[in-house]
Amino acid sequence: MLAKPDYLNDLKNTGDFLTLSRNNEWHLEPSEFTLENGTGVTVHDTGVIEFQPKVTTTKDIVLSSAVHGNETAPIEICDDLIKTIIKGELELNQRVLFIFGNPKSINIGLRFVEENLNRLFNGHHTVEGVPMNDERKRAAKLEQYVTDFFSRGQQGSARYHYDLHTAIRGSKNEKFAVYPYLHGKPWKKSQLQFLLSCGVNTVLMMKSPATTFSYYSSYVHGADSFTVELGQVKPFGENDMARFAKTKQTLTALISQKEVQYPHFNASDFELFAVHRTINRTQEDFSFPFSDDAENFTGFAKGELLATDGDTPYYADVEGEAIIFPNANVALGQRALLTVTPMQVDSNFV
Ligand SMILES: O=C(O)CCC(=O)N[C@@H](CCC(=O)O)C(=O)O
Ligand SMILES: [Zn+2]
Repeated sequence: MLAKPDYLNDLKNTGDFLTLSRNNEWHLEPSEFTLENGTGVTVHDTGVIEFQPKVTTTKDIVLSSAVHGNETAPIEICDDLIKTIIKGELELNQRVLFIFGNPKSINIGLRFVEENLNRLFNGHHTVEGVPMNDERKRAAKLEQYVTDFFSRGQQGSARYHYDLHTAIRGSKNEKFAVYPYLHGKPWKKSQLQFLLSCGVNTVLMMKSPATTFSYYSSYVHGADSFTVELGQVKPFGENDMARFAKTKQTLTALISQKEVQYPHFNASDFELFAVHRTINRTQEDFSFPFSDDAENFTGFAKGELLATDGDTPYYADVEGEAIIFPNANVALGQRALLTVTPMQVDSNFV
C-alpha cells in the first residue's frame, strides 16, 4: 500500500492532474486510490497516471501529450479527459495510461528544456560517454512506465499508443499522423479508420527506425502506435478546441466503450505518403531556401533546392517531393527535414 501524499484530496476533488504535474516538474510521489465507480487510479510519477477499470478489459491504451511542452492542444484534450474520469463523469471500459511527457517544458512554454525528448526513446537516453540530463532520465522512466503498463495488461489485450503533438508550421493537410516503421509488417486499415474518425485523413509511412516515443511502443511492445499531429502549435488559451472535437470524441469512445465500430475502409478517404528521405543537419551553417511560413506538404519541382547543409545542397530528386517538419534549428546530427511522396493503398495494408 502506498502512502497518502498531501496532494491526494485535491486531486480527487478537482481531477487536475495537469496542474499537479506542472507543480512537480520532474518528480511526484506515487499514490493510488479508487473512484466510486470502481476504477483504480495510480499516480506513478509526475505526468504519469493510470486508470484500471473494474471490468474485464480488452485494450491497453497509452495517450501521451507534452512530449513537446509548447504543443498545448493535445495537453488540453488529455487534461479534460483525465478530469472527467476522476470526477466520475466518464466511465472507462479499457485500461488507460495518460502521460504528460515533459511538465517542465510546459511551464517554460518551449519544445524542450535541454534536449528534445522525442529523440531519446528506444534506448537513446543512455549512451556511453554522454552525460545524463533531466530529459534523458525522463525518457528512460517513461519507457519503464509504458513497459510496466503493457506487461500488467490482460493476456491477449490489444496495445495502443497515440502520441499527440502539434506541428511548428502550418500544414496543407492540417492533421496528420506518422506511422512508425513496421519492419515489413503490414499497415492496418483499422488504425487508419480510427485516425479518420479522429479527423486525421493524412498518414506518413516511415521507412526506418526512429528515436521517437511512438516508434518505441510500436517496435518494443508491438503496439499500434502513431505520432499524431493535430494542427499548429499555439499557446494555452489560443487553441480553437472545436477543431479537435472529433479527436476528443473518438478518444473518449476508445477508452469508454467495449468495442468501437468505425465505417468501412475506403482508400479514397485518405492521403497517404511514403517518406522519401530524411535530411539531417550536420553543419552549423544550415538553411532552407523557403520562408518560415512555408507549410508542411508543400511540394517542390524536381531540381529545386530543398536545403543547404554547409557546402552540401539538397535538390528535390522527384517531381512533387514535399517537405515535412523543416527545422533549421535542430541540434547537429538531428533530422532537419523529412520529405514525402504520395503513395497508394496496396497489398501491404491489411
Ligand atoms: O513541426 C515540427 O517541426 C515538429 C512537430 C513534432 O514534434 N513532430 C514529431 C514527429 C515525430 C515522428 O516523426 O514520429 C517530432 O519531430 O518529434
Ligand atoms: Zn511535437
